[in-house]
Amino acid sequence: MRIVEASLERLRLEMVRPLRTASGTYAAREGFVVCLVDEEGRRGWGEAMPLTEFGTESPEDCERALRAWLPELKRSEDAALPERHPAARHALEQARLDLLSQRRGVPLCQWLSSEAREAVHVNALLGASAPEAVEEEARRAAAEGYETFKLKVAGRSLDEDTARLLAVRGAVGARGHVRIDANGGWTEPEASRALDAWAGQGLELCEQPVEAGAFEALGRLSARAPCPIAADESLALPGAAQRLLAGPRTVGVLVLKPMVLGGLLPALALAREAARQGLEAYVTSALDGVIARAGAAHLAAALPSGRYASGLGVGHLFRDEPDHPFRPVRGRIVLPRTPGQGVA
Ligand SMILES: O=C(O)CCC(=O)C1=CC=C[C@@H](O)[C@@H]1C(=O)O
Ligand SMILES: [Mg+2]
Repeated sequence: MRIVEASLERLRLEMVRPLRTASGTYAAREGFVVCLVDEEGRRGWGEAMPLTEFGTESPEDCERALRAWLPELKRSEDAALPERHPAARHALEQARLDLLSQRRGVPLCQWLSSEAREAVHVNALLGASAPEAVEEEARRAAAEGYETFKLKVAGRSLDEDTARLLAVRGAVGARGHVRIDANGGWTEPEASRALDAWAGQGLELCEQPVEAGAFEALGRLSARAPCPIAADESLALPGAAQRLLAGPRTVGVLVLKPMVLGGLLPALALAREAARQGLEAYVTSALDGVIARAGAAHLAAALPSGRYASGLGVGHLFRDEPDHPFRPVRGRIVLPRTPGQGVA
């Protein structure tokens, strides 16, 4: 099947308020939307939302790669995709998978796996700083039906984070699944102190307690932590998947950001290898737009395990978030059953 049109548009997402994390503060997001039209008039949509702090290419390099590759796809739909530009590769692959699943007449998640689940659980992202504010965020999310809550930690004193964590636990009760994300902001001693101090808090898991390349420290923390350790930023490093999957057990969970991993298929392949090695995996957004989150939701439904909620509850962070079928309802995204991704 031929691609008869290949278009590229800028996408800028203004955030309602800057999102502060231990690895930086996000005030806006800059990316691109790709649309591929085939000779039977189907439209395949893809999004590139670079996350340079996590190791993707810059928006400028992403745009250059997309403008170079779109004509290639018009020459051949099966053209090889850029290997050194993960965000650009994500957009081109996503648009192509949208077309392929439409032609097959199945939702993208079913195209990815015949055992795909119909819905995915989503965690609420708690970004506020003050304990009272994060308690209110958690209370509101619990009232909306969320069962999993993700709290950004590190980058502030242990006492401040402890007050925030206790406020969240107080708001969601003992049954709430509370996960923390340090974004690599602790040293190994700081991570040990925090995880020891919070041993009684029933943490679901801890994302990236120490810097991305500190694989040995991750392994030592995993051996003594009161909860599973999840690798997020580490996965962007060359050879990281091999190191985390083939080497001595370092973490128990992989955080899959399709935007950082270069697409839905590389992320799915990593999840399947992780499952073979006894590791869990879940999908999170790269603080991206609706199209990227749609693809990520289909991927989450197709993962071998749905044990952990996906980090796809970020729409409220953006000023002009449109209404769309991938907005979580009562903490879940029910995948559209239409062929393809289901984004218009
Ligand atoms: O996981 C979520 O709930 C939302 C996504 C999210 O937290 C992140 C997206 C992109 C960069 C980071 O700040 C952060 C993460 O580290 O997981
Ligand atoms: Mg993370």
